[in-house]
Amino acid sequence: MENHYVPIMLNCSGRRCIVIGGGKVAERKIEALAGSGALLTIISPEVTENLLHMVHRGEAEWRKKPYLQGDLEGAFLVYAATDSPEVNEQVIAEAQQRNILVNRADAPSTGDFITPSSLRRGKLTIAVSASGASPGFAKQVMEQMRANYGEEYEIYLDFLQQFREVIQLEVEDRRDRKYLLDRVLEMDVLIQIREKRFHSWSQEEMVKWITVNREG
Ligand SMILES: C[C@@]1(CC(=O)O)C2=NC(=C\c3[nH]c(c(CCC(=O)O)c3CC(=O)O)Cc3[nH]c(c(CC(=O)O)c3CCC(=O)O)/C=C3\N/C(=C\2)[C@@H](CCC(=O)O)[C@]3(C)CC(=O)O)/[C@H]1CCC(=O)O
Ligand SMILES: NC(=O)c1ccc[n+]([C@@H]2O[C@H](COP(=O)([O-])OP(=O)(O)OC[C@H]3O[C@@H](n4cnc5c(N)ncnc54)[C@H](O)[C@@H]3O)[C@@H](O)[C@H]2O)c1
Repeated sequence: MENHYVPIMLNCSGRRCIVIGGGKVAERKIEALAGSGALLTIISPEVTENLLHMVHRGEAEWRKKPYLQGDLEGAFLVYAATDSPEVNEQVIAEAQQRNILVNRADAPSTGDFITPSSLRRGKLTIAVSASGASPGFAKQVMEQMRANYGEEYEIYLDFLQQFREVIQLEVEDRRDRKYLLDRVLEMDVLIQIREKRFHSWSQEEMVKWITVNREG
């Protein structure tokens, strides 16, 4: 059987992520990192207009120069996204020598990871990968996700998180906890949010709900 890629969710907060290249592909990689708390560096003689806006807003640092060996020092994650296979090859070699995880845009299987299509709704992240077989198809699947998972999920996930925290605080027994958490997922909160009749719950309301549903 062919080896498969392993999905993980990376904590990039406070970690240096470097993108080599400043074209359309580099822009997609940077956009996926934006908002993660990563310290972003772009190394490229030129960047797209959107990347330039991000640099002006202070969201990324731009080193206006071609890649040179040594540029990856201190990086947590690296993307080789230039239009030069030779340069991308050098980036891969330095990253591997330094044990830094690296993505290669033009010859993906020689890198350590590939980038899935992704969608965020607050704390909900949906990522779709076709293992490089067809990036266009991954994007197509994501369009279906986009249509099915609207903005309401941001509020919903916040509600679920708050409720779960209260249950963890109030309920000792693991089986009781699991029972209550399953009941929370059966509530019609999503519908209420969609119909704009959802009101956020206070801790007292949640504790009261726990008491009632525990007995039932
Ligand atoms: C998901 C997405 C995220 C992102 O880019 O960050 C992404 N590609 C997207 C779009 C897209 N890319 C390409 C087309 C044109 C149609 C086509 O060629 O199919 C379209 C469609 C379009 O633009 O509409 C061309 C292309 N892509 C790769 C190669 C090189 C090769 O295959 O060897 C070539 C040929 C270059 C050439 O012609 O030389 C390689 C990769 N592209 C990946 C990711 C990784 C695997 C994803 C997975 O399956 O998990 C992987 C393996 C490596 C990586 O980049 O990490 C993003 C959608 C974002 C969204 O959802 O909107
Ligand atoms: N992974 C994907 O989704 C995907 C999609 C399309 C293309 N590709 C591949 O990715 C490559 C890049 O695509 P693109 O559309 O962003 O190209 P592009 O031409 O828009 O951008 C290339 C960028 O690389 C920079 N660059 C060139 N030499 C450099 C150097 N020595 N050091 C640092 N930066 C340098 C350029 O300034 C430019 O910003 C393509 O050649 C193609 O092989 C990958």
